[in-house]
Amino acid sequence: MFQGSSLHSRFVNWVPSGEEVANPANGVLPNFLQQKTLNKLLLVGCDKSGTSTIFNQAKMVYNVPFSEDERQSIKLQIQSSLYGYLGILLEGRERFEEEWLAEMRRKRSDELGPSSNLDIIFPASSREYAPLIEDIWKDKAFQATYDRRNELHMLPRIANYFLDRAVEISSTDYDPSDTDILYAEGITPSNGLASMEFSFPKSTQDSFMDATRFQLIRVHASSLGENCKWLEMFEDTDLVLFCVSLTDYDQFSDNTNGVSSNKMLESKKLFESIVTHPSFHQKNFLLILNKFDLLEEKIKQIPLTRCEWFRDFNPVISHNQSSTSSNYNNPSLAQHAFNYIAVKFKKLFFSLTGGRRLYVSRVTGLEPDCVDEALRYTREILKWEGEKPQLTLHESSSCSVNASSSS
Ligand SMILES: Nc1nc2c(ncn2[C@@H]2O[C@H](COP(=O)(O)OP(=O)(O)OP(=O)(O)O)[C@@H](O)[C@H]2O)c(=O)[nH]1
Ligand SMILES: [Mg+2]
Repeated sequence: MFQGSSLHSRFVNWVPSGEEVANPANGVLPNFLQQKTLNKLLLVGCDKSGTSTIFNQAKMVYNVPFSEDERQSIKLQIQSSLYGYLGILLEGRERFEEEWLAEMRRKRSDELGPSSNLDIIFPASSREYAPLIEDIWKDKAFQATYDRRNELHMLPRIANYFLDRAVEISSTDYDPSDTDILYAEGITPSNGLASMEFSFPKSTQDSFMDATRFQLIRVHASSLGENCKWLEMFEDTDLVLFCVSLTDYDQFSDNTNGVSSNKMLESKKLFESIVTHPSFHQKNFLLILNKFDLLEEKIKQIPLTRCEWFRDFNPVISHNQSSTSSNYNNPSLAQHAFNYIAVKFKKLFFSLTGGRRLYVSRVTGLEPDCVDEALRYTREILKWEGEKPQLTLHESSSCSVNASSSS
């Protein structure tokens, strides 16, 4: 497709040759600026990999405002997640203290209905639930459950952040802050597709490429259909940003057949489907290994070898190293794990594509600088790929991991 021909031609005229030298005096743009249209970045990953967080973070970093509709749907999503967390707590309380619920049912039979089923408690997120939630919240037994919430494994980690402000968030006047938006789970319009345009703010080192517009399209893996057949709609993508949550190695999800499978292996499978998809043949990929902050915590508790793909992870860690500090010469366990996972994907990509290079970026989606760096890296990649013949001159980046550096 565009590879080799059209993509190349987009960047090949960086240094104008004689016939295309512009004359700024008569208002004609140099060819290499005129030619440059929109760089299309496709952001995709398995559920909960963080695509939504990265997408929204990018909006904030590049000052792309949220529309009123977006804000409204984010608000409703946050509220319905909150009710979900409360439902888990109510069920937990039921487990912890059977009688409490019976009493609560008697007292509030009209609101609570016959079970703690959420849809019955909170039939629509548009109603004013703050008073009810305040009541639930004040209850001693509920508070006792809340104190034991770490025992409720269904409750996602992020729930605390929202539950602490349950009454405020359930109010109709609630207006989500930027942090709320980043922390929220599952802010996805029903079709799973979101798109934004941005350009990088000018900085002194930046070249002409700054004039370039980028389009970031986030698509949900689930909306790509069986065998990712709808990927062909994104056939004009310039670079695929494939997002993986680094904490998925010990997570399991039930697929459509009710079979439980490791989420890292699910990500690997999706990656393979996209890389080998006929419309994506020859596309460039940037692997975003997200949630590095959480990996740093998790890997101290749960070995990476929990995932069968990572069975041979066996890093040499120096003994006199504190678990928190690390530097370039003395990488932490999490950094070892990141490198190892990056190389696993690089080798996979290499073998699937007949020897092509996978770019990799280490990201914590909650940190604006991280997302900015990853997206600036996409600009570099497009430039290198466009200038392919001279590639080796430019090829260096703190983000990149060499496939030969470890195994
Ligand atoms: N600590 C931490 N949490 C993250 C990071 N990235 C995402 N999250 C959280 O992980 C959860 C899932 O992220 P989402 O962005 O919703 O992931 P997604 O499922 O790919 O996106 P949607 O399905 O569109 O919502 C949210 O609660 C985020 O706040 C990260 O780098 N660090
Ligand atoms: Mg989500």
